[in-house]
Amino acid sequence: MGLLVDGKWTDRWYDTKETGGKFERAESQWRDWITVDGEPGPGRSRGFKAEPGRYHLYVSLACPWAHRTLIFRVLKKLEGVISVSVVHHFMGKDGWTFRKEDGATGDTLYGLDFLHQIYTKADPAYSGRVTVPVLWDKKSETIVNNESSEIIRMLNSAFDEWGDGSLDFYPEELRDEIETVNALVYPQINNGVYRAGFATTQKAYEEAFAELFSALDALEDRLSRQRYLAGDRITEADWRLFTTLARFDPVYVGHFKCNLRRIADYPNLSNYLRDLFQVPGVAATVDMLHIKSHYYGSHDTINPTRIIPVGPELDYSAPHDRRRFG
Ligand SMILES: N[C@@H](CCC(=O)N[C@@H](CS)C(=O)NCC(=O)O)C(=O)O
Repeated sequence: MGLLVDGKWTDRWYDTKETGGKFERAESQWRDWITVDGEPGPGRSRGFKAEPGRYHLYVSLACPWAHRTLIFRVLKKLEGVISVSVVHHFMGKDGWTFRKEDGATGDTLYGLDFLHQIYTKADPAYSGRVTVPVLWDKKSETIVNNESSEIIRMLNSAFDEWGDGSLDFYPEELRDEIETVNALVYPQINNGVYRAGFATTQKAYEEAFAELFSALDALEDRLSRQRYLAGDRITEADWRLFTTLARFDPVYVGHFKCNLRRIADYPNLSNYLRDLFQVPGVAATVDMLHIKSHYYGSHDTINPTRIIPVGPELDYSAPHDRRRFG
């Protein structure tokens, strides 16, 4: 685990000393937009035009943030439009690597060894974390964006000429509701599990833990009344929650000590998780080998033996009861 400082790779774990043991996620730094007409996104100067074959995603199958982008790519039928490289699941002193093993593809564009070389290819003086997902422009050989919440918005609408334009996960009329849900799910659940797991004081851990389970309880209640988070259709809010839920029982309960309840103990959340998993195309994006190997294998401050638990037994393909909402 490390980061780039003025373009130089430096092996360093997250610093929680300054923040009273709290894990604070750094803001993603590449924030440009791909648009239908190639005009820059709001407040941006660089424009990127949607074109088939021009863009590439660097992802980890372990990472919940990258997983969102893979789900959008599949559901929007963009597999032939946007290419993908999958990093190896182990993130050690070199950060994410392109070791080709266990289904990792290597760097299919340049044959590089490390993801940090992609960041310095885009900016030789870059300082910051080297994270997935990365949305790469093959034409100008640069990073367009490395913030998953923005990448999924682009995949949702910019490539409709070549993908499935009939599917909209961010419909105008549900945007307020989606934003309201996201404002709970991101800090308390998606990032909440990391805030619990990477905390280095009891207090910081307990704060994150309490917020996490109060948010899960609230969603359990919401999902007792409606099939999906924003009502009767699947939206972005559901896919953003899904990638955390799918990792919860196999990883976050044990590895990140999020163990008040399992998702399996919540009747609505567990049925809802299976409902989303069974949407055609989604199951193939969930890779338990990468997920479990990455977390248990890479975070040696949390799990120094790197032993990967064998359980729990999981079957996200089992029947669910969500059709009761029609
Ligand atoms: N806000 C970013 C977060 C991405 C992120 O933190 N990804 C993790 C993997 S799950 C990563 O690459 N971490 C490497 C690091 O922090 O050095 C997003 O949503 O895209």
